[in-house]
Amino acid sequence: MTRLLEIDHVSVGYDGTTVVHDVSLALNTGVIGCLLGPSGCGKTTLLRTIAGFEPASAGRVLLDGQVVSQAGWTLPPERRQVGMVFQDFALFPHLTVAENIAFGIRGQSSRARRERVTELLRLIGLPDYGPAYPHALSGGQQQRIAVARAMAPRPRLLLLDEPFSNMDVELREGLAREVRAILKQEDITAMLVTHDQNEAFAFADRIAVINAGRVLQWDTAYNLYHKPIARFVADFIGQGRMLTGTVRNKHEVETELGTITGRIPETCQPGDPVDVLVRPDDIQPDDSSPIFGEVMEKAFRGANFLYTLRLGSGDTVLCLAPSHANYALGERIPLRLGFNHLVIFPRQTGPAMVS
Ligand SMILES: Nc1ncnc2c1ncn2[C@@H]1O[C@H](COP(=O)(O)OP(=O)(O)OP(=O)(O)O)[C@@H](O)[C@H]1O
Repeated sequence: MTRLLEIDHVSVGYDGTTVVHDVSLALNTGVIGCLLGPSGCGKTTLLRTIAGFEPASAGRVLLDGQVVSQAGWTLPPERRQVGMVFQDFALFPHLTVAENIAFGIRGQSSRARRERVTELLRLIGLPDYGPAYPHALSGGQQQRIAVARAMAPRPRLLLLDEPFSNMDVELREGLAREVRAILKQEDITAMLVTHDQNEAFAFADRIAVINAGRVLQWDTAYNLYHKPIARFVADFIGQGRMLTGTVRNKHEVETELGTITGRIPETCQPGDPVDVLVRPDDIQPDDSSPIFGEVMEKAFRGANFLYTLRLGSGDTVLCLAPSHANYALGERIPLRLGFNHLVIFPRQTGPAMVS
């Protein structure tokens, strides 16, 4: 695998205000990346910088080892061989589906265009829709056509800016998975922008969690969930609560749910107060346990229950229990802590809550 995109200490600003700070990350050929973060964190600005629509105020963007942006110089978007897919599809309503897809390859022979359109229609699962007009298609079908149109010229990189956010929530994840499969079949390298972590998890191989213009972690979905390296990442990804703990030694933290074993950061000393990240799937009801939590809230989700439980100290934890484990509000549940990874952060004053 070769390195296709390299973002090297890039900063970007508007009118002298920096909104993307010193970002470095790289994408190998065929890998799908994602810029994930809350509204206003700078993800669209970074994507537009990769596309060549915004200039970098510091650092460099490289495509295939070639500098395409650096302070004071920007290769125009049309010379980057980069495709874009937007939130609003931007299909031409007066052109048929086939004509829309062929739009980006106008310079090719009519036979080559026809073959590429046929190939892409098959790839997106709409082989018979060439003569149809966009208005006759569903939102999901239109978005797949927008992806096919962007893929037609075989861009070296495909950039997707919130492409699923106009869809119903229940369709989004499925469409993200479908489009991912389409890109993987053609070995396309892509970068998605989204604020929706389910979409990011369904779509991307690697995800950059961004806050206030800085990339806090560039990692797999699994590691972001199980091994967040920053408190913001722990808060933003998945659900959970921070449990009060005290470092006992290099391997153990004492909490009211018992002693937890794992790797303690070098910076933590015995006796230090810490917050321990506890995910809902780390806590299981266990009749043999002497530790109890009181049910404060419960949400039935079909396959399971999500309980919010108050411990003796007043700290709360979430507990994902099987769907037959039906406890009443106010009931005291015996609990067991079953950890895979110990994630701790130096104690922070104020509410220790994760989404
Ligand atoms: N053209 C512009 N001129 C001035 N400021 C801008 C411009 N575009 C974006 N900004 C500001 O830059 C910051 C980052 O915006 P950006 O659109 O990159 O964030 P985002 O993470 O994509 O947010 P959203 O998910 O809401 O689109 C915000 O404070 C925004 O107000």
